[in-house]
Amino acid sequence: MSDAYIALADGRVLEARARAPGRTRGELVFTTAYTGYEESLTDPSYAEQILTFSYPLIGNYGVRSERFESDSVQPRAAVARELTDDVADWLGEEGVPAVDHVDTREIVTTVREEGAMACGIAAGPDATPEDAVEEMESCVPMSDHVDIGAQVSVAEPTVHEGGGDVDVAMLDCGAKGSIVSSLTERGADVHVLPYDATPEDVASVDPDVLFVSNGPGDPENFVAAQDVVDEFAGELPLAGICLGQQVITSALGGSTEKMPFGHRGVNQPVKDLRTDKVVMTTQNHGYTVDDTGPLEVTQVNVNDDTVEGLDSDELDVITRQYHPEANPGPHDSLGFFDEVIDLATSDRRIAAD
Ligand SMILES: NC(=O)CC[C@H](N)C(=O)O
Repeated sequence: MSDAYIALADGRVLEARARAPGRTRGELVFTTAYTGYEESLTDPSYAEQILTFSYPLIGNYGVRSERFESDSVQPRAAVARELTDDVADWLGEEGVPAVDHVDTREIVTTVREEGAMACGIAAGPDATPEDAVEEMESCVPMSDHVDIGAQVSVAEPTVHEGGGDVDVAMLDCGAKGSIVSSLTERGADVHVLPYDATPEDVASVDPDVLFVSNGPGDPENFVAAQDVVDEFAGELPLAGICLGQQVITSALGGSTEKMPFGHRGVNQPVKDLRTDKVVMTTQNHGYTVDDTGPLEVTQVNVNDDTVEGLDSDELDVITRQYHPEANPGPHDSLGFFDEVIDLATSDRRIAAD
């Protein structure tokens, strides 16, 4: 007999096995990543989502906090074909519902065909299908989480020292830890500022570059970050990853749109239009840039031609939609962080004019 239920917005209720008990709701998405479950489960960009792993066995190399991208589990629930005890125990300790013994192929094909959708989960000895449906019905669209930044950002500014060669002001919209460490490893001091920092907060750290981090939800809800970008555009070099690319583009006059089911995985092919070279990238996004404003498209997704990289020589901007920090994932694009450091220190830097 089942002790867990997954209710989908299209009316279906799937039976499952409870691995960590609880009731919850969120936007149902899937990742095709076959490694990196610790990194994915601690990636703040998954806030308010229910994460389905299409790879059938999750947890086969244990759980180690060194691999965490933040201090807590970020999706509202985890769904897999089979979760090991290590992962199930961890999620249980964190109070995050987890279910397995599900046909995840059905979930993936449903989300691919019908799009990311509202989902409710009820797991544990007393769980009923009606509980799951009730959860699903109280799920709000992602774009209605207008203050999602507050759930994932630092409350106070913090500094991560990397040698002081460069000062990076990072708007923390839900930053992964390895984005910060990729910069400190290259000699930067990273001043992590709350997602709603003011232009004065940014100016007070006297940065060489303004960096907008990854983060959950709809980039149009990160109004304060867009205002800061608008304020410093043309005065400071700008860099961003994922939500950072989206926020910077919107602030400069472009726009974003929601994709049907997004890109989540560790083998998304990206082509650099300047070199014709294709690299494998890690991705986790449900929105994409549709109007690039003043920015030039330098990289595109080989599968669907969506924008993966934007630059502007004139405004000193460099952004990526994918995750060059590669935690998890292939290291093909780590050079992005060298480019950010170069941008911050180069002679053509606008602030040095
Ligand atoms: N990883 C991210 O920064 C995700 C960005 C944004 N929340 C999206 O889903 O598109």
